[in-house]
Amino acid sequence: MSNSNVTVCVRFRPLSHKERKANDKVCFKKLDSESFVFKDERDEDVIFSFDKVFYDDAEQSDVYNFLAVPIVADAVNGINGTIISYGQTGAGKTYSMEGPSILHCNELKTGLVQRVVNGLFECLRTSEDITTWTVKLSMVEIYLEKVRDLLDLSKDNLQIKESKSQGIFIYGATEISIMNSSDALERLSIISVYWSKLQEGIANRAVGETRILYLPFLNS
Ligand SMILES: Nc1ncnc2c1ncn2[C@@H]1O[C@H](COP(=O)(O)OP(=O)(O)OP(=O)(O)O)[C@@H](O)[C@H]1O
Repeated sequence: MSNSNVTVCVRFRPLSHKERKANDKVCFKKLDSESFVFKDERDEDVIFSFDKVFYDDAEQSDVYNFLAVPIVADAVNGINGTIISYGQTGAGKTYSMEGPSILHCNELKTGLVQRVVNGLFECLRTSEDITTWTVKLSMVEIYLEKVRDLLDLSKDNLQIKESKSQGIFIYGATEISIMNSSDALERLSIISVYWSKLQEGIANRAVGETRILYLPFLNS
């Protein structure tokens, strides 16, 4: 992996049933775990290289382990992190982030969002250095050029601001706060509150093409 603060990966999804039926072909050839060959419009081979290429047999856990585990570990140590999924419609962004369904999903197919939430609380639980912490969740969506609060639909035009202490932030976005707890059972119920809020926010997404931001903040 490069020494850059930014890690860029590509993920190919398997052909869909419809694509297979239409006898669609893939236009790339695997080289290795970091590069593939793509045939351009003149039928010439072009090599593309990334920090990692996930081919269509990659598991959700492979993506989480490579991409997200370092970000979760950094977050617990006070370093900001972001995961962005980008691609044309139908490319597999939602699948990578949420799995086939955020509500009902087997462990193998669980997406990045659920894995990051679990990983974050697990890191906090096992950390020897962190005694007090607060995790805050906000969920917003940019839809028709407006920032909508997915945890309070009455806030449908939030403003993006910048301050010296916080940097860039979304003014007035709802924050669900979860404080540290040493009690294991209490912690489990805290995580389930967090989880139900995440599901509520996802259910509030506008229909159609959307861009969503999950904003878990961590103060420790
Ligand atoms: N890695 C994968 N393995 C199996 N199926 C996948 C994979 N990635 C995507 N799919 C399937 O491909 C289809 C399109 O994926 P998805 O809905 O995630 O695309 P998207 O990029 O979020 O599209 P949009 O921008 O239109 O919301 C879905 O049926 C999804 O289940």
